[in-house]
Amino acid sequence: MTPRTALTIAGSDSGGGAGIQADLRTFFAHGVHGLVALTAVTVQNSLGVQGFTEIPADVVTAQIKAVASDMGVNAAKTGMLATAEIIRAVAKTLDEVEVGPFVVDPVAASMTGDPLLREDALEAIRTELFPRATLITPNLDEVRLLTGVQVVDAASQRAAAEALLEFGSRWVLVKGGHMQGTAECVDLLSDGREYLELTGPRYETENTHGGGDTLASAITASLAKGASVPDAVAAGKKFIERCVAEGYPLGAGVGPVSPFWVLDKS
Ligand SMILES: Nc1ncnc2c1ncn2[C@@H]1O[C@H](COP(=O)(O)OP(=O)(O)OP(=O)(O)O)[C@@H](O)[C@H]1O
Ligand SMILES: Cc1ncc(CO)c(N)n1
Repeated sequence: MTPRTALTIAGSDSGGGAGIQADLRTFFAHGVHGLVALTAVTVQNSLGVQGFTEIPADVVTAQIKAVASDMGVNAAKTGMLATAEIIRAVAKTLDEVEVGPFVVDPVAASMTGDPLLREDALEAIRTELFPRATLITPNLDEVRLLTGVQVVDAASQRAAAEALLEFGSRWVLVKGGHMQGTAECVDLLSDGREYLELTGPRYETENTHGGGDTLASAITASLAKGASVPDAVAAGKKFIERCVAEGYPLGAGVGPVSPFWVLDKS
């Protein structure tokens, strides 16, 4: 039987743990056929991002149109978008093709702090993509860059969600992975009416490379299969928890989270 499809509009990680590689292995783990519009090629390993080259914006557009017109897209997500020009091209293209629920992970930097977005581009994500998004999934650093809100506790996490919803997405997930000194990892999901706290254990591990991408693509895969946003996010949180717990060392720096545990079932 033909599986559901999910499109990732994102960059390549030569180290294989984040970017489109994380998205494709997560889609596979969910039994969803992954489609790709590549935005950039990064030179990257466990120690950081040494550099990147972006794909011309018209080639990004052409990739989206090629798969959407022929294969159909049941849900889509964005990761690294690299430049304001690519962001504007993606926004325009999404007005012309049908991609189903649309998840925007506003990737600004790698976890090692290396930029993955040219300087003027965050503003374009906020104005061009957030109003078109079903769900946005910023981490706490991205929340600060986007809103100025410094999340340190539950009250400021809620204030950040409210500020982010002003930019026009249907739902926001404020991820709490970077919250300091908490025994649990709490992600807050809201559409402005409901505020749902997703709470799980915080694992002691160095190997969290690709965690944000893996969570956003797990959510996108569930949306592609027809789940509601709260159900897709709850399932995504369970999925990423297990992937963080089973993250493995690879290279001298930060190793990747792992979706390989799904193979234990077979
Ligand atoms: N140590 C941990 N233990 C359990 N869950 C975690 C841990 N770190 C992050 N998570 C979870 O992983 C998901 C990604 O969260 P995080 O806030 O780290 O995103 P991110 O910064 O975008 O990820 P990345 O590490 O790829 O930059 C969230 O659901 C978060 O709660
Ligand atoms: C290509 C790429 N996309 C996203 C991230 C963020 O995890 C990364 N490190 N690399």
